[in-house]
Amino acid sequence: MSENSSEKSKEMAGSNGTKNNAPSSKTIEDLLKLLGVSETAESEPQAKPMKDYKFWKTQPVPNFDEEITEEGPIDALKTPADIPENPYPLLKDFEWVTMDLDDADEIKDVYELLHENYVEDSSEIFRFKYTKEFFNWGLKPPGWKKQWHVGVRVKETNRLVAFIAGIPLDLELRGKGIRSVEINFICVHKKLRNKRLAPVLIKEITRRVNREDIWQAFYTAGVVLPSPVSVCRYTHRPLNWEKLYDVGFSALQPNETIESMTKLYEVPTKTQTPGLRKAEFKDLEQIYELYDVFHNRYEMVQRFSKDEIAHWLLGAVDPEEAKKNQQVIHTYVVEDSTGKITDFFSFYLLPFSILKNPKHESLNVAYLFYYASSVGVGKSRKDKENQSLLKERLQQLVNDALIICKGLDIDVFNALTSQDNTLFLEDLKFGLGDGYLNYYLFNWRTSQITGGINEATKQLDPEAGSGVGVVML
Ligand SMILES: CCCCCCCCCCCCCC(=O)SCCNC(=O)CCNC(=O)[C@H](O)C(C)(C)COP(=O)(O)OP(=O)(O)OC[C@H]1O[C@@H](n2cnc3c(N)ncnc32)[C@H](O)[C@@H]1OP(=O)(O)O
Repeated sequence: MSENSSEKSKEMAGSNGTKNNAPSSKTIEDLLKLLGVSETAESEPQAKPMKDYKFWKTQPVPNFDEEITEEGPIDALKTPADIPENPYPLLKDFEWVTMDLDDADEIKDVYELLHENYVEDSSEIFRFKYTKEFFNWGLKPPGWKKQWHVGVRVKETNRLVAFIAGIPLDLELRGKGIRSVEINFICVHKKLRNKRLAPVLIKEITRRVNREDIWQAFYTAGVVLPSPVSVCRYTHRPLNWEKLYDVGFSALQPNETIESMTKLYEVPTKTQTPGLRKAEFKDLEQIYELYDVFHNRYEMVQRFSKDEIAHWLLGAVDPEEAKKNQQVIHTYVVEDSTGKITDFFSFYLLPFSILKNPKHESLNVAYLFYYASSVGVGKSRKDKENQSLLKERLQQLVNDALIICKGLDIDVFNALTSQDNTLFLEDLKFGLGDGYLNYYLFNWRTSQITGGINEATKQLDPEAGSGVGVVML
């Protein structure tokens, strides 16, 4: 992976920042750190002065140094009638299109654009390997709107050269519900970069969302924009260390061998939590309730309807369709002897294509998604006694997730420092990656939310934990 994946907008699988051939500057930095002589914290993408954000300084987002005295919208109140009916003008060779993700050819166009042009490491070796099922799941949740899947095509050739997507989101911020959209997958073809097309895409999707009487949005990015409401860090748990080494994702330190590293990351073959099994539709009601009460512990959460829980955790509202999407989203529940669901966890799979490697064509990657445990219900993150019980429980559950993933031939399991993840990351041998994820709100002012890392050192901060309960793809 790249030496410094913080240059990318969103980290793919992240990396420990080192290659497996000659020692890179990062390896040397790691060594210095091991020797305790490095004075620098991990590099984090830096902000520009506000005046240099030519586009963002015109948008309803807070300044970096703004003192937040009152939470709420930034823009003056408007109604859909105030918003233009027609799309923003584009250069004459291009046209706006609404992508029809029910149409296999259109999904293929989005797939190809993102595969060739979405987040990529600087060595151009890894690419996200999207599938029809991934888009079905990630871009068509209940209430999805076709007009929020926005494309730009070249008029003459019909080639898709840019894309941005919005999906509905009921955000809750410190107990206050905010009807929003989640914006993701902005992508401009490599040949059209730095031509200010991204701001036009953002303005067009804003227009389309505003026409539906929605005025707030939630989004994440690796780049620093005005102004993050929280910052989390990526972490990685190798499951197939040798393969990660072969493809240049992990490096071998001088005192290690392939055997010692493989052994270090070994996991048991059988899950260890009694009553653990794959989630089924009959569990829907209980998962829905458990999710809802557990998530009261975070400052920023996504509130789900029952259909949304079915979609996001079981794969789809319709059980037949869900079966197909269950290649992507995997959810497990713990059922006690009385039939009560006491816990659940989920992860989704998004593999990479590996280019230019004689041994491997793809890397199988899992991402931790939502979880909940009755251990943390009705308790605050400040309750130390309960946190230590939750720590024990989550360690066991996520360890089982690792075991299941190993059985699914997953090579690396990724998690952010959001949710209560700082309670188990270190003990379960997740390594800190070199990528950060910034969380943003559009047209909403609010004070900062902890992201599970110490602001100065960027190391895990289990004491403060994270108030971010939302997980984005
Ligand atoms: C109420 C409803 C509201 C809905 C909208 C809510 C807001 C949603 C916001 C979108 C959330 C998306 C969440 C995700 O999907 S994050 C994933 C981002 N995608 C990728 O990394 C894919 C690979 N990269 C690309 O395709 C391009 O580099 C992109 C498209 C990212 C920029 O294209 P390009 O490189 O050709 O640049 P430009 O000349 O056109 O434009 C330059 C301007 O764009 C600002 N920029 C750069 N990167 C991002 C970024 N990731 N979010 C927001 N703004 C970004 C940049 O600061 C500059 O503005 P300013 O510095 O002058 O001010």
